[in-house]
Amino acid sequence: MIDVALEQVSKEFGKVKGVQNVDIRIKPGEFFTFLGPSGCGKTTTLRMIAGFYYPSAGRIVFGHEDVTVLPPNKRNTGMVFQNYALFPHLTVFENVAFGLEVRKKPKLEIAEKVERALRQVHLGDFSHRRIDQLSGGQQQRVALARALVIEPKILLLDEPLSNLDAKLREETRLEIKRLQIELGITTIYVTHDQAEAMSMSDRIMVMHGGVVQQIGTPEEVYHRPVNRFVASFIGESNLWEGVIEEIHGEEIKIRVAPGLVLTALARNCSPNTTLTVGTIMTVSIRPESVREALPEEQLQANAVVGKVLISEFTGISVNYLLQVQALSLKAMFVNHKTHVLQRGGELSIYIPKESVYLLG
Ligand SMILES: Nc1ncnc2c1ncn2[C@@H]1O[C@H](COP(=O)(O)OP(=O)(O)OP(=O)(O)O)[C@@H](O)[C@H]1O
Repeated sequence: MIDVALEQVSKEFGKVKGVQNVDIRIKPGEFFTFLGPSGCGKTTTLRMIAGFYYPSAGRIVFGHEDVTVLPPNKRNTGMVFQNYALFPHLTVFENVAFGLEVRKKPKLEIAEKVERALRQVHLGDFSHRRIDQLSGGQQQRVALARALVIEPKILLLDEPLSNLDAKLREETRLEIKRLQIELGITTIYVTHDQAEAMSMSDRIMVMHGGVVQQIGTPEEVYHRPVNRFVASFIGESNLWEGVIEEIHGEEIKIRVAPGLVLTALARNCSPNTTLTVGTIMTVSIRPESVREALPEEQLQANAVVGKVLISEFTGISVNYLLQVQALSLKAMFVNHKTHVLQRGGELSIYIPKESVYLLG
């Protein structure tokens, strides 16, 4: 197991700043994900780790070895691409064996290693099939076997699931995670899909416009986003503007509409934020933290009446888009027992003050 460090790494393409000052230390055996929308610089960062691009500035270090300008074939990384990049007319065996043949390994060793890699991805019986006779999910597993067969120190995956349908994507992400834990291999994963990132990663680096926004565990980036971008990109969030009206010790009163003042707790705010009366903040409320108010809760802080604009029953939950005064509020109720309200219905809700998060 090996660690990977990026020290103040930047990449410019002419005038375009692809990636700026990425500074991370990925731990040995860690599953680390680069997450962000299209164009945020995640693929560029991965390509610099693989050696397909060299940084314009900064250093890349694997263990104790500076690999910043080492060619890809000298880095001992295995890579899986979005489009798999397999040879369609060759068999599964030939595709997986390719990297070992290039390295001029003996035939017997190649056969053994290919068989093992195919067993690892549960394709032991498919070695003689041609790639164009496989399903998308099976092709994806061949690509994974081909990356693993060279016994890389680091596994790099660039949107490996984006060509699969939703159900297969979910199954395959569990498969990749299982294999990664089994092999204990340091893994760097690129995706724009926050659910994928949340479910698979030990830590996530959220990127936007070539700049790292936050690095943290799934829980940290979800519950303690550092800014509005992270709060809106990870999971769903209601984001309201508000102005701080009062501060009483730990309790903050923030006005979000002419007739609505919410209570929040000072500890639930983004880092390096100064809370002062008169400051405009963004208030973030997760839909699942909204509660139906019991009769005795209807007069307490953060209790409001919402009018149903849209209701949606998903089986697991009932989701409402509510109108609260002039604001709209997404609310999600899991294990909902009572009947689902339709458009125009009124619902007493309350937002626990612990669930009101302030972004500076
Ligand atoms: N070879 C290149 N030449 C010029 N500009 C590039 C090149 N590769 C990437 N860029 C630019 O660098 C920025 C980051 O691109 P990158 O491909 O890393 O983003 P990404 O987050 O991986 O996006 P996607 O999910 O669409 O692949 C973008 O503005 C992109 O246009």
